[in-house]
Amino acid sequence: MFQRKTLQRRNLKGLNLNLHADMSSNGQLQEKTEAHQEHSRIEGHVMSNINAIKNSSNLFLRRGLKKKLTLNANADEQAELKPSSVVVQRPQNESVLVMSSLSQSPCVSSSSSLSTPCIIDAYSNNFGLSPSSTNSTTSTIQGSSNAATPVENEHSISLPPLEESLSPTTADLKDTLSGNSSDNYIQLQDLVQLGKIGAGNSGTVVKALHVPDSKIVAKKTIPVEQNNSTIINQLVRELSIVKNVKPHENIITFYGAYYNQHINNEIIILMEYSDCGSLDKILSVYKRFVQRETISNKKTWFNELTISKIACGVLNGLDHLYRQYKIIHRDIKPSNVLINSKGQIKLCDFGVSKKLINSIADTFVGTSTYMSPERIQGNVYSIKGDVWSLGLMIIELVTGEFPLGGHNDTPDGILDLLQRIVNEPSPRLPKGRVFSKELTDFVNRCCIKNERERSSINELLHHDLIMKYSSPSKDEKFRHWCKKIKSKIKEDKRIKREALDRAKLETKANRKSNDLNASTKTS
Ligand SMILES: Nc1ncnc2c1ncn2[C@@H]1O[C@H](COP(=O)(O)OP(=O)(O)OP(=O)(O)O)[C@@H](O)[C@H]1O
Repeated sequence: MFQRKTLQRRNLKGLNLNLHADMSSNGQLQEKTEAHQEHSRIEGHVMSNINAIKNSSNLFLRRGLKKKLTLNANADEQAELKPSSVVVQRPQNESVLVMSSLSQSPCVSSSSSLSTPCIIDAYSNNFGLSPSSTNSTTSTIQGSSNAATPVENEHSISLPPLEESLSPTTADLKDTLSGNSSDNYIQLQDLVQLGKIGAGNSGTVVKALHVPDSKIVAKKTIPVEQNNSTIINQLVRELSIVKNVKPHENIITFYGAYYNQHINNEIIILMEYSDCGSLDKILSVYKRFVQRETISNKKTWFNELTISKIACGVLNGLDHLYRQYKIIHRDIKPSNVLINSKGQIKLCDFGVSKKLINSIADTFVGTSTYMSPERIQGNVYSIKGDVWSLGLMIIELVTGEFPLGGHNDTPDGILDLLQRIVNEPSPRLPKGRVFSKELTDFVNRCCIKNERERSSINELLHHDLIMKYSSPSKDEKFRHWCKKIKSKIKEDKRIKREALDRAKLETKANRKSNDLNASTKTS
């Protein structure tokens, strides 16, 4: 029996959401949304079910937010959700082909030609997702346990024609998803895992050595539900687009994707390794140094030159993806921007639907909140949504706090957060600290709520903030910064390891003295 509690949130202009919280007998809080969106542009469009809000909201693990929110997406509820429970409108983007996540979706791509420009629709709705797939996975993350052992007997997945459905039994046919050229082709059995890099909502990333050419690669493992051919099929389709993205200075190079249902039931994606890691990682290392009081919190690592270079790299990467492949990233955030010690900024995690990943990872706490107001409202979204996210990311880097939830002002759940993005004034750099007029103006132009007034990628690439630091000597300075960051990351690792060793020794010593006391007492 469920005990139902209806939470009326603030009446959200443009969102108008009612939250129902179901309290199961075992105490687990499940929140079910019935959302009604009234917006002039989407009026009359009945597009989605409960998963749409889940996916459109891009709900991710965000460590700071404590409340575990599990949207209830079981079969009964799916049946119960009527078209009037509309949340998000699929954008009608006439000039681009939308690569839908599901074959039943209204926006299925009609062509399998990989040269056809297509948008990988990271937020397509969830029509057709079977209840089992939406409920899939209690996301046990696998992949890093076999450190230092080569992975054996895994096969690449075959890429089916788009019209054809890929059943898991045919999924382990030999390969076409293997990178851009034959030199990129990496056999999994030639990899030796070196250690875990990080874990996200969808899976785990480890560092691995490709023995034949001594190359370090990043290996991402995404567990998938057994026999879920829909999900696997879709991932294959999306990865087939990603694999065609040619190497670019600001894009992480894709080396291949693999799947073997008989062994681990996981999809493995191999990509270029970035030795300074992602911006969120660098920010956490910085915060740890501040905590240890070895550096002052008044002196951010992300100075104006660094921000200019990061912004320039992100904008160039976005521009390339869109111009060449009509891919909109849709998930610009610190963990998807990587840096290497050569001073290169690289975008990762584009092209595979977050919707799909969320359906795999099913539970989430907190939110990814870099989503633009027009996306939340279900309006037509464009590449300018990524510009908004870039603005938020810059504020977070220079202040160390997420702009819509830091400073002890954590949103009261996802809906509160969404309404803040839609209804509250645009995020700004905080007053009371001195930021240059170029940086301030750049952020302000990214964070304009009306998408039409927001600056375009091209305008921002010519902004004073970018031009100010575009000389070769500034590039050199940035390379120097990256090298310094790399050494700081190493130092942080060493400090953490030493602290761990000390703690282990202390525990051992305590145990010994306890044993000694016990034996003295008994004797
Ligand atoms: N190619 C790479 N080189 C170096 N580090 C990487 C690479 N790819 C990912 N990482 C690191 O691994 C971490 C986990 O990445 P992953 O893509 O699984 O999740 P995420 O981006 O943090 O979160 P989410 O799954 O919610 O998008 C990242 O935060 C990043 O620090």
